[in-house]
Amino acid sequence: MEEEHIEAPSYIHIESNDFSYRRHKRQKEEDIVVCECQYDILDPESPCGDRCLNFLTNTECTPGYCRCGVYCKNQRFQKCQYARTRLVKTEGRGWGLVADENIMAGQFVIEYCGEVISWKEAKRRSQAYETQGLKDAYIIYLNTDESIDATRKGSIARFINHSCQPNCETRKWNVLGEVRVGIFAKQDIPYGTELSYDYNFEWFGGVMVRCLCGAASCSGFLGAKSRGFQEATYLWEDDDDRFSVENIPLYDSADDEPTSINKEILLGNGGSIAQYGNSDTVQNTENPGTANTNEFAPMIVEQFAASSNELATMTVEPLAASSNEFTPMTIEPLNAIPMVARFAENGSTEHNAQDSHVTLQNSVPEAANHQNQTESQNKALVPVKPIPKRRGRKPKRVVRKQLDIPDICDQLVSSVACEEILYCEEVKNQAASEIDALYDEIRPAIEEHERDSQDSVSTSLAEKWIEASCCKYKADFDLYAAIIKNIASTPLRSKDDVAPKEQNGLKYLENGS
Ligand SMILES: C[S@@+](CC[C@H](N)C(=O)[O-])C[C@H]1O[C@@H](n2cnc3c(N)ncnc32)[C@H](O)[C@@H]1O
Repeated sequence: MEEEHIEAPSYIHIESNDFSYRRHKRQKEEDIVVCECQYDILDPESPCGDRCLNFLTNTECTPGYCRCGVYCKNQRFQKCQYARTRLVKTEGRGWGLVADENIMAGQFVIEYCGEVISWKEAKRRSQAYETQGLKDAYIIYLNTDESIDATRKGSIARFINHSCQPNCETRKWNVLGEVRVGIFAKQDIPYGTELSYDYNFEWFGGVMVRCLCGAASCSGFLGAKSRGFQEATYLWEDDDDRFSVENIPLYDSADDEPTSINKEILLGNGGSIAQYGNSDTVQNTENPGTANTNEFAPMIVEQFAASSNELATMTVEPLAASSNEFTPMTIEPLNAIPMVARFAENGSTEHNAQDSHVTLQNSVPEAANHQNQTESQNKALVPVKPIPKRRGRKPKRVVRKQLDIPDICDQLVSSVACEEILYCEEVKNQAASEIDALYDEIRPAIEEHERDSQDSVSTSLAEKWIEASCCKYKADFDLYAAIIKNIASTPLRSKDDVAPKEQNGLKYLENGS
């Protein structure tokens, strides 16, 4: 980091937020909370230190109401009690702010001031700035509805750079009825150290910037966890290049030209984008030569008696979702009739770990051995775009494979068996829609919670989310259990009854040993 006397960037310096988009709130008298503190000359902690009830709830005391009067220490935003900092030119990351004194852990460093604008306006401005060629982004998140834009007007906090392993953090404080964002030291920061915080969710769909923080845990991009970033980057639709990350302009903050995306960085350490071969067979480049079995292998369900005398009988418990209609049953061994269940490709919304088909696949004995069984089986799969592994984020929406339920039912003789599977599929779809709807409702709260490490997800929402997740897991499980049970325990159509279907000239269903 070099300290140069280069012309400072131009912006309008302000020491408190600018409200042009809406009026500044006026604190009502009934909303003023008065703490219990009383100034005691012998106790330096007495005037509104860390035992002050207002301080403990991230609320500043209101002048004229606090009994400690001028001694009140809980008016740091109002009195601009900042740490000493100075501006420097960094290598590759533009301007940055360094500590111009030793800063203690927990200390208020500076307020992030700018124009208070709506979230929608933030998104609009962010895109406009990109169009204008502004590559440095200064918009940060204030709450679920509003943001602070320090692009044109701001405090010196606008120069604090991002780090994936930062020495500062943002915290929200209630000051005279308004929420304000402060930068606080997470640890002791020695004189001369560059200040940084994690931009976390601060990305509104504008320019993507490669992170140069140098931390071992670097997530590769600025704002990689943001709502805007995830919406813009993680939509994967087959055959639609608009949604391909390759087409998103990417800036290195060191240079001005957008470059094509660096796939290695996108994937983080150890990850790599799978290569498409001529046959569209997906290869796992971490272990060249092996198929990426978790994501692309067919699910193979064998009759239980196919290769083992030990599995002579098996009791399947009734499915709770449909327990009134389907009674428990004992499965008798049948002749071996290997069956490859075909996956159809379908876009679906995915939250957290809902890959129960993968779990199931891994739990089916012999399944792994069959995954590369024949080329024709591999080719029976519709090729899908690989989902790159990226650290520290969960994909919102990905293209994934689904079982082709009507196809499975086609193979079953018993109409009761089909009904059970179709019923379970319907329950599963309902559970999926419910969790999708709920996710949109809960997402702002989750983001606020994750961003500020504050407890802003309401208990009732969290409970609803947990309940919906459990329903979804259960519905997934019930569907797969119903498929296994019915394939294993009810007769399948004979080879002669089923005209072999072909796809790409290849059979995907083979009956008979
Ligand atoms: C809030 S500004 C920080 C001050 C900025 N460096 C400047 O010169 O005005 C955020 C911008 O700084 C750059 N930046 C901040 N942290 C960075 C990092 N870790 N790696 C690369 N660029 C960074 C990016 O261009 C980002 O959009």
